[in-house]
Amino acid sequence: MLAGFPGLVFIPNPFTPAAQRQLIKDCLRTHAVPPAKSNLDALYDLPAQGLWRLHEQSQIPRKAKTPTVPAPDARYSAESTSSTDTHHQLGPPPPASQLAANGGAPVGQLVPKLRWVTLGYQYNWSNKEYFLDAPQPFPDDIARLAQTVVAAIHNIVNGNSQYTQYHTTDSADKGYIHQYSPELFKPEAGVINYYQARDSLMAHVDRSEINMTAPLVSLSLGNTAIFVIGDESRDTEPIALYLRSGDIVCMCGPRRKAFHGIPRIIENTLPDYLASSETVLAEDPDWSLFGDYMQNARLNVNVRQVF
Ligand SMILES: O=C(O)CCC(=O)C(=O)O
Ligand SMILES: [Fe+2]
Repeated sequence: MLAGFPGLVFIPNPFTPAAQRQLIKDCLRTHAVPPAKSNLDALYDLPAQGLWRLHEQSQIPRKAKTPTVPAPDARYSAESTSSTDTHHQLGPPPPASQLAANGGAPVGQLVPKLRWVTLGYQYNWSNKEYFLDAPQPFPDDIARLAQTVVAAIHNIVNGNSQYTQYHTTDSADKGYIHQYSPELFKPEAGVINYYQARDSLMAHVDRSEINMTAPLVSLSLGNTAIFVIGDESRDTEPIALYLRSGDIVCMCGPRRKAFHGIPRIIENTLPDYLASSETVLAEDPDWSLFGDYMQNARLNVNVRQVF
């Protein structure tokens, strides 16, 4: 737990490179699939198999060293240009109008536009409420991971030293012991955030969950992010942390209601073991397209209990 920030637990990357690659594959190929909602739903009619599988299929000619010809079904017409999500700040503006004028978007151009996918209880970004009636199943792998993390941090203590400068307005939080019983933790809603280098996420508090005492577990993959987190008040000066690939942050107790955000994803910070290099491909022949995508990307898996 970070001294002076009761409830902020930082776990430096505990994963092997192969485990990180598997998580990234799952986030792109398995979890970003309807009926899970994504930011692209407002603009495009996405295929049942998900964008990534279509991207893989549309790349087969390229691998055979013939000119790139997008598969006939690899094009999408823009349905609407409206989006209610003001939370995420995309680097370049969405090119929906150009793509529509072209008669559709080649799938390879859409993949970097994927910004979020929701898991379990689906989230309505316009009114910041969950759709409580029709949850999707929560993926087992991510659920198990979050549960393991919550079990591992049970009883963790915030050191109460006279030298620590506390970022809390409540003296009761000093020496905070995190005690959310792991058996009570239920991963019910998740967001996978897909960032491109230089993207940001505005400062916010995740307060849509009915249960605000369960810890929130957040996993970083790919390029490094700058993460800032303060207190319940916007006036408290935040601290900034680098979140590198594999790092886990838990926001527990008083920190669950803290303002936090991502001012920047730092370009060219992808670890070598996630690049599309000969060394990695020798170990993981399936990695080529994932490595190309990750060159400029960061994924964040954000797991919450709703009730
Ligand atoms: O990308 C991150 O590390 C944070 C994401 C986040 O705060 C959120 O999805 O609510
Ligand atoms: Fe958040």
